[in-house]
Amino acid sequence: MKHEIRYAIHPDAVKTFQTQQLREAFLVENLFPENELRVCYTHYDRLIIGGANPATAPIQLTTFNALKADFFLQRREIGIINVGGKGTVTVDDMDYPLANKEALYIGRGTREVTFQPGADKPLYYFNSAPAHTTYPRRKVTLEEAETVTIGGPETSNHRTIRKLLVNSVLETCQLQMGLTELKTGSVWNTMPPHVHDRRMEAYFYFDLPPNQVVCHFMGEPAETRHLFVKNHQAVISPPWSIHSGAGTSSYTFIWGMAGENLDYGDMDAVAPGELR
Ligand SMILES: O=C(O)C(=O)C[C@H](O)C(=O)CO
Ligand SMILES: [Zn+2]
Repeated sequence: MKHEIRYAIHPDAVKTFQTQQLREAFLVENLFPENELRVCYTHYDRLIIGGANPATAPIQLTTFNALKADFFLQRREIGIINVGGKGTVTVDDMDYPLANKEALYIGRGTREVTFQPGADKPLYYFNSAPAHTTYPRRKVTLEEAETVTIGGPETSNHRTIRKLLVNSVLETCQLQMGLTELKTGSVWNTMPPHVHDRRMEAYFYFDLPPNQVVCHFMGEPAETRHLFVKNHQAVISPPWSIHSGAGTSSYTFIWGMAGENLDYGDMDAVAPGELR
């Protein structure tokens, strides 16, 4: 397994960043090398962003030195979403089949988690956050998600938000995860944008055709920056930052949050005219 650490950065420092510094601080690449666990440990609410691509052999969710834990989930919860073909995650000898875009929540204290390979080439994306207690493990399908469709074709932001691991669906300590699908012809996610100083967020872009990109906007609303993001890359969004994107095609992305509360709707909206 390979892990990297990303430290939290003050918004004033980000104002001085050049492109490469911005990418090194906030863009997460190479989440799916074959047969290897990849983990990015952020100091924003200590959210972990990770990926597993068990192309030919199972991959175990192993602990790493920075956690100083006997096993990965000793003090953590995790949400896993399959962004590839049909797969299976084995948890303490129980198999959980996961189809594309299905999610699995696993609570604190679970010792063994294994990402299984499959003929349909599953790809497992995950977020993990520190947890104060153990909530029951649960698989969540797209039908079980809380689903809303917002925006419209006239503003190029018509999209369906599927809230998979949120507290209207199941109990979690601080993790919230879901995915948002852009309707054909719409390119803007999270526009109008928002901030939520109580929680950080991570966006993971997928179903983006080869050679297409999403321009992800970040920064304080009056001091924005952008990152060009490819398929299967993630962006760390600090609590003070907007997180919004416009694609050169339609795409899907997973959002995951951790922080002060579990109130998905308490974001502070920013009108497009306030952005700079
Ligand atoms: O398209 C959107 O709007 C989103 O998906 C918003 C995210 O869910 C989010 O930022 C939640 O805070
Ligand atoms: Zn948000």
